[in-house]
Amino acid sequence: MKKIRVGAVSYLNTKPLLYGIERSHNLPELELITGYPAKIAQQLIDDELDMGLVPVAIIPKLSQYFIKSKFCIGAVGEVATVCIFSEVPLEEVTEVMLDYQSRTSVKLAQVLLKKYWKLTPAFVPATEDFQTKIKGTTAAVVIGDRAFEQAKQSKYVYDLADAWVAYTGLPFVFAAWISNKPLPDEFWQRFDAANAQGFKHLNEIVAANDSPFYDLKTYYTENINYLLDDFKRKGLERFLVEIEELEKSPANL
Ligand SMILES: C=C(O[C@@H]1C=C(C(=O)O)C=C[C@H]1O)C(=O)O
Repeated sequence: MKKIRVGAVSYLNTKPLLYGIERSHNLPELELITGYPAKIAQQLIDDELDMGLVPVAIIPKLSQYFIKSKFCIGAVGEVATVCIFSEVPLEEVTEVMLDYQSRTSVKLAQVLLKKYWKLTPAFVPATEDFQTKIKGTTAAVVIGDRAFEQAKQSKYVYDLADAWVAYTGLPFVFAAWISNKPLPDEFWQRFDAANAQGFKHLNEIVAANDSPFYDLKTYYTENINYLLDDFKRKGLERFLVEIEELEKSPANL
């Protein structure tokens, strides 16, 4: 049987989606590979994966793409784990470090700083350990589980999903199940049925995962919004337009 190589983000926010996929007896051809978002994204671009829960910002880098699942990593308000963290108010920030694990949120931060906050800090690609460098007027975009702890340490926290909703009136999609080749409809159906399983076991998932800095039940039910409905697709289309515009007049990178 030909394997379908599926990549997924290794953060806590994907646990509800992966619960059923990891336990399913109905997806024998699926091979699951996990990693941080930028890594999974590159593997999909390089055709080392057939499908993945990848940052939507890489869509322009794919020669063809298909989004047939109704699940995603989205938000309709505060997401909690995608923020700009700073020691000073945003207006005083001179430099923003961009999380190396991210592809979507680092673009979202650039869109919002320019168009919503109308600020022009310099952007610096970050490498590992960049969180220790959030000091003075140097801020950072931090995503994923590491953002929970950072929120306890930083004086100023700007939630980027919340700002996107304020800017556009639309929800936001960080990552979606995207394939780089057509896959059978009946595979997507079995795949979505497996994705749905975890939502019947949220208490079990919360109990099985350590999260000392944030209540995971709140995270799974109030912050992350997993349904890729038409309204979210609208938010996604708008974001793709925004990043295309950004490419035309690049920020201060
Ligand atoms: C909400 C989040 O969304 C993530 C943000 C991503 C990005 O910025 O590229 C990619 C995948 C998502 O898992 C998060 O991880 O905190």
